[in-house]
Amino acid sequence: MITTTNLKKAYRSRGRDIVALDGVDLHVREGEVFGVVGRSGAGKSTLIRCVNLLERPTSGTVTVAGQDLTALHRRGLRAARGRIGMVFQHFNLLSARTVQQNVELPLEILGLRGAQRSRRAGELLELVGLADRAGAYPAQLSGGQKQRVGIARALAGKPRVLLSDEATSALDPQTTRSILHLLRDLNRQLGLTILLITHEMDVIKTVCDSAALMRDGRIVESGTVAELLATPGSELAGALFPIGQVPSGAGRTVIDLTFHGDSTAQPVISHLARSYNVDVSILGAAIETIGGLQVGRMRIALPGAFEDNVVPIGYLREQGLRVDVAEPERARSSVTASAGDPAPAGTPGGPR
Ligand SMILES: Nc1ncnc2c1ncn2[C@@H]1O[C@H](COP(=O)(O)OP(=O)(O)OP(=O)(O)O)[C@@H](O)[C@H]1O
Repeated sequence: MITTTNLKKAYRSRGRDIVALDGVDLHVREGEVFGVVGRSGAGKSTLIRCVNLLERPTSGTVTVAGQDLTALHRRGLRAARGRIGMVFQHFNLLSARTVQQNVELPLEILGLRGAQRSRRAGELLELVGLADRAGAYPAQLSGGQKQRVGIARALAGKPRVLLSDEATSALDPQTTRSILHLLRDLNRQLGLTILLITHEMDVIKTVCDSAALMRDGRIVESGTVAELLATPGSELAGALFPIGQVPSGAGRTVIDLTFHGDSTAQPVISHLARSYNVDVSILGAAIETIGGLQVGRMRIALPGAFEDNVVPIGYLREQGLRVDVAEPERARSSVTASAGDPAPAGTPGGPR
């Protein structure tokens, strides 16, 4: 639904070029919620502004719903932009207009007449749960309500794509959750494709099907949450589901398990303990239920050396889990013990 190809953007500032985007290849599938995370200055805002050509990229292409926006000129671009909604961190509402009038503004620009415009704005306010505040002014609304108005306004042109630029960053955690649920509902009800940028991992965890990590104007990791979890050493998976440092200690085997939604954590662990008569210690877990499926990571310890635990480890693998045998001395990244992988250094014989 949204594809960028080798997208570059350089700004000229004080006689030098600042490279904000350095060849971004992004692919957002139709109907998904896609989150882009990264530190301040990574290029997230520039990316989202290039997707609807609020910023013209220096080079590269942007295709939305099959249309190459970079090839369009003024009128064509204006029409194409009408099919892309955008919500902003600071809402960007007009303070002298009521809620209803704010939502009507893009409808005016689209050429809808009085009664039709008013009816459509009413429907949009209903959709975001604000029908009863139509006559209020922005100053009389809470932050969450203002963002609902911003979302209603963004949906005025019946867009197939919604871009969200840190839409929840100015909101408290509870309001953030309610806005994220609203975005998820709209995604499902309307089949809306959503591209959002955020610096909060919780936002990704709560609503996103897929995510990308940006650094220095590039996408360094990208995929569905399940794909990221299945990627050895994925920084995003580690940040989304943090389970901390590998504790040191001899006489036990520390194992990281990754759940992709194919099996549920609790029965697997209790079955392991019962069937193999082994004391399983849970050292940490970051498991979420997303779309009714359990995904995340869990760190467990089994008594004894790796060689003593070959059979239980085999059982865990048979359950379709990703199984990494962690090395305490290499705390940051656990070592993959998937079949076919080379034996990790320092593990006699290597896990198999
Ligand atoms: N209009 C501009 N003129 C010059 N440099 C700019 C401009 N806009 C962005 N930049 C620079 O481009 C780089 C990327 O900025 P961008 O705002 O896209 O990052 P970001 O990841 O969205 O950061 P933040 O989360 O702080 O908004 C930064 O080095 C920034 O200073």
